[in-house]
Amino acid sequence: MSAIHVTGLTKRYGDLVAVDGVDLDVAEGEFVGVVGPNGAGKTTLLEMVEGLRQPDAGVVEVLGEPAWPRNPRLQPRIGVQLQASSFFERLTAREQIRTFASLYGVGRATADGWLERVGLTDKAESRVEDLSGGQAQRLSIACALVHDPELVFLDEPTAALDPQARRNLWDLLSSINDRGRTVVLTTHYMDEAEALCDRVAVMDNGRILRFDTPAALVRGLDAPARIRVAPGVLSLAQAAAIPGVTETREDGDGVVLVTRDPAGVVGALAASDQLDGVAVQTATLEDVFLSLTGREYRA
Ligand SMILES: Nc1ncnc2c1ncn2[C@@H]1O[C@H](COP(=O)(O)OP(=O)(O)OP(=O)(O)O)[C@@H](O)[C@H]1O
Repeated sequence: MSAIHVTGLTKRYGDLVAVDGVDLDVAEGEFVGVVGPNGAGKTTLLEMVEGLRQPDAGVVEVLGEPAWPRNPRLQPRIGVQLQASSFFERLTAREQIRTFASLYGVGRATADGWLERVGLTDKAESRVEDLSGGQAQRLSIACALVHDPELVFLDEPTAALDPQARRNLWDLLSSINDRGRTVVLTTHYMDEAEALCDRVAVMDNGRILRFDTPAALVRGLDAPARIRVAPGVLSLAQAAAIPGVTETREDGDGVVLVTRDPAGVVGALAASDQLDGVAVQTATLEDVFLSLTGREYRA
């Protein structure tokens, strides 16, 4: 069974087609990322899949059930990260998560355990409105996960987190996924999508342009590798003479050799004892994003 099965999903706001005939299948246990520039339609797509927004056309099935009209059988089986503004007001962090837990018949000890897992035990007595942006975000993620849902939706879960908290959340999400839970997230960080996701959907103008593994997306780009050699090791003329090198340039950090045969070029450098400070850079998901959408990622 698919965790998510979407066909022809469409949402219009007046003349604007925010989601434009999207088909999407996510298998149970997959970790899927949705990336795309601001306004691409990611949130609108996710909200329809979550059963929070009515589609204008198309079908959404989640865990084998129709998602719209809002389906109460699905509520306990999915977890949705709410915006921090949707917290119950004036509760402490501990009261907040215990309240969420009780809605699903989950006990206090489990709720408190989730505060610990997102590193908020020392903020348990703080009111939610007194939490920092990153702390509130971690609390909202804990609230989405407290009932151990089969399928979790997270909308830019690491946007306000410092690097350490971001890594911790990556570990947490990976561990949930390792236990068979399906995870779907939107992100503006290509390194995050590359590190976490089995498959990544690149979205723009309401459409999914590509949906594949990060490695396949990068392969599909067919971009040459860039090999950087430390300053003073190699002249531009020597670099250009190496078989397989199609382009050369020099800057303060050395000489860059562009090639579609990185193994051959590195071999040639090794043979002439010029491997000093060599770094091979292949294309990344960032390059895929740029090539597909024509835009650099700006969070
Ligand atoms: N309630 C609404 N009414 C009118 N237009 C809307 C509404 N919600 C979203 N839109 C428009 O639909 C388009 C898609 O918005 P959406 O929030 O889904 O994009 P997104 O990919 O999540 O963007 P971001 O990366 O900025 O979060 C945008 O052009 C947005 O302005």
